[in-house]
Amino acid sequence: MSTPQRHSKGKEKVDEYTDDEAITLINGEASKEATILDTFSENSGTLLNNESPSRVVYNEGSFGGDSHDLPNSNQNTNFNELMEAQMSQLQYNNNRLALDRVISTTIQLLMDLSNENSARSIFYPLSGNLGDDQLKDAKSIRALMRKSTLENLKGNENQGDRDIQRDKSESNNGGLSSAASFNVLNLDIKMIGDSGNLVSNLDQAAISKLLDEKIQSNVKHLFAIRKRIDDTSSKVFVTGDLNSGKSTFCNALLRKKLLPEDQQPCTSVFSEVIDSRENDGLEEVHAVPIGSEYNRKDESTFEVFQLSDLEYLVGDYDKYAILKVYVNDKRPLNRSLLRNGVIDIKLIDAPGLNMDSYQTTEVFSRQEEIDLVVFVVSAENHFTLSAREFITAAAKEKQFIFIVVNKFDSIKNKDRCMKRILSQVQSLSPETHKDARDFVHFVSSSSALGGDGPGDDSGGNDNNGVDDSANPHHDDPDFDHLESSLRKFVLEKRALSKLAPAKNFLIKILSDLEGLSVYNEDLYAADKLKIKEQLDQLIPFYNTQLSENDKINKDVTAMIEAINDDVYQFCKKRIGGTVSKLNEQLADNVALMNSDIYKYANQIQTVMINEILKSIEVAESYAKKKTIEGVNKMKLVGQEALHDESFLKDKVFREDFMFQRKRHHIIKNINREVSLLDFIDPSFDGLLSTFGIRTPSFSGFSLLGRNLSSPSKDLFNWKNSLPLLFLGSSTKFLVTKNLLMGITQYPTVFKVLTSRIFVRLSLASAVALGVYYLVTDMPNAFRRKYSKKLQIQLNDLDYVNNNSMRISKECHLVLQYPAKEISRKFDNLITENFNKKQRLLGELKGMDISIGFYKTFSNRCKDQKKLVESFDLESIYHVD
Ligand SMILES: Nc1nc2c(ncn2[C@@H]2O[C@H](COP(=O)(O)OP(=O)(O)OP(=O)(O)O)[C@@H](O)[C@H]2O)c(=O)[nH]1
Repeated sequence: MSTPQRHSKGKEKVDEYTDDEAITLINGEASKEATILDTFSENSGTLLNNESPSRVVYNEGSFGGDSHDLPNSNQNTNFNELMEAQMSQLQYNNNRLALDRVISTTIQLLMDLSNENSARSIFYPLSGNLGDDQLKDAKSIRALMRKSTLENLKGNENQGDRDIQRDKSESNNGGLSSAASFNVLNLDIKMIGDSGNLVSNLDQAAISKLLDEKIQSNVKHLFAIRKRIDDTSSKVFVTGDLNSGKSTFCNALLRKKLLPEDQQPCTSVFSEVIDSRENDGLEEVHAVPIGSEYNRKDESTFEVFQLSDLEYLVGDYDKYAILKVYVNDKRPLNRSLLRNGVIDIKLIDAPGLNMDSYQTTEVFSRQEEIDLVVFVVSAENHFTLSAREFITAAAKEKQFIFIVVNKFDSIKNKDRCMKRILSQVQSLSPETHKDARDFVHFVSSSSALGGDGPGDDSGGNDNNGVDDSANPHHDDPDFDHLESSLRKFVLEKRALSKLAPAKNFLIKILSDLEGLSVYNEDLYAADKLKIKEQLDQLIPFYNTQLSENDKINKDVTAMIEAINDDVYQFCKKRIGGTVSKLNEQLADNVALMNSDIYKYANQIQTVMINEILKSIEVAESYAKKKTIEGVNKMKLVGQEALHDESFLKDKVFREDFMFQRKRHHIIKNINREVSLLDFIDPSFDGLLSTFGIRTPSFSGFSLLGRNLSSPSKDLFNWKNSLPLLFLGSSTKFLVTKNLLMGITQYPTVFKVLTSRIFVRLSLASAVALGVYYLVTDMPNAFRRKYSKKLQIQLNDLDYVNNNSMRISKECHLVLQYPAKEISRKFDNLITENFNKKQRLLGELKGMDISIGFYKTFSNRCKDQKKLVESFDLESIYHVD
C-alpha cells in the first residue's frame, strides 16, 4: 500500500521514511505506535474519525492526495476553527469583564467593611481550645462560633481548592490551622502559650486596626489584579534551530514577508513585531542598541529605520539587542494576530539556537510577559542538541511549548517523519506530547505564506510582504489549525495565567469576607440576646428604683420634718417655760445679799440669764438626742434602700460639733442697767408676805435671816442705800410685833392708841413699817420687776422662737446630710442605671445595624462568590 502523497510547492521532498511504517501509523492497528495514536485519540476526539477527514496528519485521505481535493471539509474546518477562536476570544473577554465587575464589587465590599470597622469594630476570630466549663462567658461563646465559622470556611476552602488546583502560587495557603483562620484575611497575631490556646495580647481596637490594614492591602492587591487582567498585551516567542524557518513562520503568521528569510543563517538579533498602532500608526523599526533601555517616547534609547532596513539590521548583533518592528496589520480583527480584538499579540523572532545564543534565548523565553514559546524545528533535520536541551529545560519548568515542525512540505514520508518527531517530543516533554494535537504542528510556513518556496516573494503586494487582505482565503488548513491553536492557547494561557489567579483570589477573599461576616453576624446576634437579657433585668429594676427614690425622698423628708417639729416644740416649751417663770425659778438658785444692792441686782440678772441659758442647753441636748436618733434611722433606711450595708459606715457623726456657735448669747442684747426704782415694787401680797401673813414665794427675809445667821463682814453693806439697822435682827422684829398685838388687847392701850401721842406714834410706826416693807421687799421687788423687764426684752427679741428655730434648724441641717447622701447615692445609682440602660439600648441599636449590615454583606459575598465560581475559564469553546 502506498503512502498518499501531499502536494508541496518549492523544494523537492526529502523521503526519509519507509511506507510500511507510515501505513501502520495511519491505520491505527496494534503496533508499537499504538500509544501515540491512543494519545491522539484522547485529545483529538472526532477528528480522528475517517468520516470527517480534516487534517493531513490525522487521516488517511489527507496523506494520499492534495488537500485541495477536499475543499468543503477544509472550508468547514477553517470555519469551525475560526468560530472556535472567535468564541474563545469572546469567552475570554466576557470572563475578563465579568471578573472586572466582581473585582470592583469586591473592592466595594472591602471598603464597606472598612467603614463598618470604623463605626463598630469588627470581631476577628481568634483560635483557642476552650473546655465545656468555660462556655459561659462571651469569650467562650465567641470561640464556639469561631469554631463553627472555621468549619464553614474549611468547607469553602475545600470547594475553593477544587477550583484552584492550578493556582500554585496561592494554594499553599490551603487548609485552616488554628492560627490562620482565613485564606487572605488572616492577621499576624502573636500567640502566647504552648497549650495551643491562643491568647491575644491585643485589644479589640488594635485587632480592628490590623484588620483594616489587611483590608486596605487587599484592596490594593485587587487593583493590581484588575490592572493585570486588563492588560491585553501578550508575547509569542518564536525560537528554534538555526535556519529552521522561524522568520518564514513569523511572516506566515503575519501574512507578510516582513522578516528577512535566507537559506543561510541570517537572524542574529531579536525582532519584536508589534502592531503599528502602538507607534502612532507608523511602520518603522526601532533598533535598540545593546545596553539601552527601550522607551518608545525617548528617541535617545533607540534608532529609527525603515522596515526594508530589516534585511541588514537582523544581522547586526554586535550593535543591537533588539529590533522593535512596528507594522500595520490590515487584516480584519478575526484574522489579525497582532490585533485580534482581545489580546494584542507581539511576535518575537529569536536568532537560531546555537551555543552562543542559547543562554540569551533561554532567559528571554522565561520573561513573565511571554505567554507562549513557539519552537520551530525543521522537519528535515529533527531536533538538534540545543533544541533538545531547550525543550527539556522548558518541560522541567512546566512551560508549555508549541512545537512547529516546519518545512513539512519537503518531507516525502510524512507519516514516518511525524512518528519520529512525536516520539522525540514524548521523551522530551510528555506534557506537550499529551496534548500534541494542539501543541505539535506539522506545517509548511513558506506554503502558508503563499510563496513557492524559499525566497519566493511573489505573493507580496508591496516591498515588505504579502497583504492578506488581497488573499484572504489561503489554502493551508494545517497552518490555519496551528494559528487557531496558537490563538486559543494564548487566550487559554492568559485565562490560566491571569484570569484564573484573579478568580481564585476572588473566591478566597469572598469566602473570607463571607466567613468573617457570618462570624460577626452570629456574634452580634448572640450579644444582642445577652444585651436584651440585661435590659430585661435592668429596666424593671431601674423603674423600681425611680419610684423607690421618690418614696424614700418623701419618707426621709417627712422624718426630718417630724424631728424638726418635735425639737422646735420642745425648745419652745422648755425655753419659753423658763423665760415665763423666771422669778419663780430663782428660789433654789440664788445665794444673794452678800453684797450691795447693785451687786445683788447683777447677780440676779446673771442667775436669770443662766437659767435661760440652761434651758437652751437642755433644749440643745434634746435636739442632739433627736438628731442622733434621726441620723441612725436614716443610715438604716439608706442601707436598706440602697442595698448597701456600708452606707455611711465610713462617716462618724460628731454630735459634739452641734451648736458650737453661741448664737444664743443674749447678754449683749439685754439691757442690764439697774435703777433704784427697779427695787421698789410695792404690792399688797408683798406687804402681807413681809409681815408673815402670807408665806412669800421668795422671801427677802428668809434670805436676810439666812444671811444674818451667818453674818459676814460685808453684811448690809448697801452702798448709797437706806440703813436697815433697826430692822437688823429678828428679835427686834418680834418685839415690835408683840407690842403692836398687846396694844390691841387692852383698853388702856386703846386709850393710848387714840391719844395724840399714840396716833403720832402709830403713824410713825406705819411709816416705819412701810419703809421696812419697802426695804425688805427690795430684793423681791427687783426680781419681780427685772424678770418682767427681761421677759419684755426677750419677747421683743422673739428670743424663744428664734432659739427654737435655730436649734431645730441645726437639727434639720445635720439631718440633711444623711438625707442628701441617700438621695445622692440613689441618684448615682439611678444615673448609673440610666446610663447603662442608654448604653445597652445604643449597643442594641448598633447591633441591629451591624446584624443588618453583616446579613446583607454575607449575602453579597455569597452571591459574588457563586458568580465568580461559575466563570468557566478553562474550557475552550468547540464548534462541531
Ligand atoms: N521548503 C520550505 N522551506 C522553508 C520553509 N520555511 C522556511 N523555508 C526556508 O528555509 C530557509 C530559512 O528560513 P528562515 O526563515 O530564514 O529561517 P530562520 O530559522 O529564520 O533562519 P535563522 O534565523 O537565520 O536561523 C529559507 O530559505 C526559507 O525559504 C518551509 O516551510 N518549507
